[in-house]
Amino acid sequence: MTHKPGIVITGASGRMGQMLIRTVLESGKATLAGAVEREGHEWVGRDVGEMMGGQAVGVTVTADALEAFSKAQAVIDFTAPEATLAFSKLAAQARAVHVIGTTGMTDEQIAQLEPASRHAVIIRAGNMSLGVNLLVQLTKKVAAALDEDFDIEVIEAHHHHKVDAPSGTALMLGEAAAEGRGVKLADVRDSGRDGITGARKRGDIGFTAIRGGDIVGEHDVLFAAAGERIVLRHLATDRAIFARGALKAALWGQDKGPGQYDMVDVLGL
Ligand SMILES: NC(=O)c1ccc[n+]([C@@H]2O[C@H](COP(=O)([O-])OP(=O)(O)OC[C@H]3O[C@@H](n4cnc5c(N)ncnc54)[C@H](O)[C@@H]3O)[C@@H](O)[C@H]2O)c1
Ligand SMILES: O=C(O)C1=N[C@H](C(=O)O)CCC1
Repeated sequence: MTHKPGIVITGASGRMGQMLIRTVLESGKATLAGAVEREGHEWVGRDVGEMMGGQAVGVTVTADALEAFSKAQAVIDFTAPEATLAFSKLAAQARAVHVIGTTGMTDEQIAQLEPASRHAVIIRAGNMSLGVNLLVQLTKKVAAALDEDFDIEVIEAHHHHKVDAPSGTALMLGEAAAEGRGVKLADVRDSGRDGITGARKRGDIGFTAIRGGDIVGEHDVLFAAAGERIVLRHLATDRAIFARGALKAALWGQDKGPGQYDMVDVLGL
C-alpha cells in the first residue's frame, strides 16, 4: 500500500487511546490524522505526544470529532457506548471506516449502528486480538462436539477500572458456545449468581467476572462434566495486541463497501 490512511483515535487519553496512538505512530502503515477527547478534558488543545509524556507529534487533541473525522480515512474508537453511538453517525458522515472496540453496548445500542453502516464501513469486536478470535472459533467447535453433559462456564478477569461485565470478550465466547450448541445465548445465559440460586440448570452458559489490580484481560471457557474438564484459555499481558488488531481492521476496511464487519472477517478466520 503506497497511500498511508490517516487515522483518528478517539478517547485519546485513555488506556487504549494512548496504546492506539503509539501503535499508529510506530506502524509505518498509517498516519495519525487526529486525536479526540471529551469536551472540557484537560488534553483538549494540547499536542497529544506531549500529553502522553513524549515529544510533540504535531497533532492537537480536539473535542470536535466531525472536524477531525472529515480529514481522515479511519476512526479507531475505544471509548464508551454513548460516545461510540455519536461517533458512528459522524464517521458515516465523513465516510471514514469506524473501528469500534468499545464494549458494554446494549442490544438496542448495537441496533442503532445500522443506519451508519449503510453509508460507511463499521468493524466492531469485543476483542481485537488474533488469539481471542481464534479462541472464539475453537469454543464454537468444542461446544458443537459436546452435549449438555458438559456444563459451559466463561470466567473472565480484568483490571479494577473496568466498568462493564461480563466483558465483551466473555460475551463473544458465550455467543460462540451457544452457536456451537445450536441455542440462543439469551435463552441460556446465567450471569451474576448470588445467594440461594438453586442448582445449576442443565444447558445454561454461566459467566463469572473477576475485577482486580492491573489485569489486562484473562478468559477461560470451561467445559465441565462428570470425571473430566476441558479449559480453553486466553491470557492478554499487553494491550498492544488489541491496538494491533484495531489498526489491521482500519487498514483492511479501506477498500470494503458499507456494512458491518467483525474481526473474523478481518482475520479471515
Ligand atoms: N475490543 C477490544 O479489543 C478492547 C480492548 C481493550 C478495551 N476495550 C474497550 O475499550 C473501551 C475503553 O477502554 P479503556 O480501558 O481504554 O478505558 P479508559 O477509561 O481508559 O478510556 C476511555 C476514554 O474514552 C474517553 N471518552 C469517553 N467519552 C468520550 C467522548 N464522548 N468523546 C471523546 N472521548 C470520550 C474518556 O475520556 C477516556 O479517555 C472499553 O469499553 C473497553 O472495554 C476493548
Ligand atoms: O480492558 C478492558 O476493558 C478490556 N475490554 C475488552 C472486553 O471487554 O472484553 C477486551 C479486553 C480488555
